[in-house]
Amino acid sequence: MLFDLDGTLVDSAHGIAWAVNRTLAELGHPAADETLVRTWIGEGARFLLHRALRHAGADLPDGEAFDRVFALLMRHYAASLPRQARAYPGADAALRGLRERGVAVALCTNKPQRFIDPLLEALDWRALFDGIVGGDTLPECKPSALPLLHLARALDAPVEACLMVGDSHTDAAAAHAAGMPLVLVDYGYHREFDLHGAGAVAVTGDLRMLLQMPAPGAGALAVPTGAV
Ligand SMILES: O=C(O)COP(=O)(O)O
Ligand SMILES: [Mg+2]
Repeated sequence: MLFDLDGTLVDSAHGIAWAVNRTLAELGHPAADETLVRTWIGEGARFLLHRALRHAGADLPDGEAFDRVFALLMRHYAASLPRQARAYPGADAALRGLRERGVAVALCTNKPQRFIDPLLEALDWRALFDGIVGGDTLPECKPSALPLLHLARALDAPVEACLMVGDSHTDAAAAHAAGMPLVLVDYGYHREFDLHGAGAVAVTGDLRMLLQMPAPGAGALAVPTGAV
């Protein structure tokens, strides 16, 4: 089972907004509201910076100038990780319960690779994942199918027997591109996204719903009726 991270397992927006606003302040721009920053999360850190600078009305730097500002954001992002370590209710129980049932669990996030381990350590989740792909681990990130296909292969599981669990249109697009069934949470970071029209086999407010699925091998992908 593949999990998105931000907006699905962790409510990291508070910490990410803090990092964005430290960056904007250092560049002499006013802060962006956290509710707005939430809508910029899910498409990778470069996208986040683009949106933040555009919102601030800044000239969009390119090339090396962009890389310098990006490095600044990454510095504040690293410092924000303790603030990002807020598991959603049910996430910890779902992950541990799936593992107890022998379900392979992997992380498929657009978060920069270098921040994933420290965040997992802070949540005591490092040992729970059989595979991890971040936004800059492979040549393409979600909404490309590549990270999902890569993880399915790493878990030695047929794509159609896996499940992508996410919160955003990025997760939905990647799952559809990969031909992988999709479950969406209804509490994450959405932007103009029709949750119920996104082709998910289930939309849920509590990841513990996933524990009601049959054990692997007992008919790959039965989602309990009434979950949608
Ligand atoms: O965009 C990001 O940095 C992370 O987002 P994700 O965990 O929702 O993929
Ligand atoms: Mg997400």
